[in-house]
Amino acid sequence: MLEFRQVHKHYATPQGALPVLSGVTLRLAAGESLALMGESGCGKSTLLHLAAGLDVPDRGEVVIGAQPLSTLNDAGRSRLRRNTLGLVFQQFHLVPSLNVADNLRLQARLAGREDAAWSARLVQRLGLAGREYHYPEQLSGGQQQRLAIGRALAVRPALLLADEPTGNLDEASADAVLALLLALVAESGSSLLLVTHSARVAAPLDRCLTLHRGRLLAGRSL
Ligand SMILES: Nc1ncnc2c1ncn2[C@@H]1O[C@H](COP(=O)(O)OP(=O)(O)OP(=O)(O)O)[C@@H](O)[C@H]1O
Repeated sequence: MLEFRQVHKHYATPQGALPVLSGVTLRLAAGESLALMGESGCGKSTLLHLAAGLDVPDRGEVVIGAQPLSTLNDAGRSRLRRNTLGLVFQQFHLVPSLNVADNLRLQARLAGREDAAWSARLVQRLGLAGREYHYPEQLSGGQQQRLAIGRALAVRPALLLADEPTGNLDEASADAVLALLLALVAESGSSLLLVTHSARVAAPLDRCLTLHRGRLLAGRSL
């Protein structure tokens, strides 16, 4: 579902080139879940942005499904993101002027892929039934993140990319939100790439890799 082939990425800084990814190779199968760990600043978000086609590698190839991203222009990458990917971040990125129901529909509408039955099921599963006409500011942090997860899964994306999705929540809310995320990912048949600092968050996923000095190592520890 997702493949990185010898991906290299650096940033230009006033102090010179900062290498971040130095030949990253990765395969994520359909329906598989993978945790990506590593110390702060090692390049986890950079890798996730490349997977989402929000940035492009210096060298190497990122492939989603059977589509090498280098063959797409900006518009093509946006289309692929809308139709194939769900994105969840630590900041919920909900639209404050839209109510729960409209936030939930947003991505599916943009993709032209609304599924009323799945949306209704999502509202129930997210524990937001009866809250459809509330606005994000009227929800707790955990409820807002559940809504952000629901919005990302409304199109049943082939691949969900999550960057510290429980990083802003207390431990009890984080556990509940993670359990819900994993259950919904399984229900929608999506693959999952999840960035986390927390071994506790990584534990229930199928596999874990650690990014260290620009390369991926198997397992949770260095
Ligand atoms: N646009 C940029 N320009 C220059 N340097 C950048 C840029 N974006 C990120 N970096 C640097 O690249 C390195 C990797 O950043 P990245 O955000 O991918 O790390 P991370 O592992 O996600 O960190 P954290 O766990 O703290 O969120 C860091 O040293 C960061 O300072």
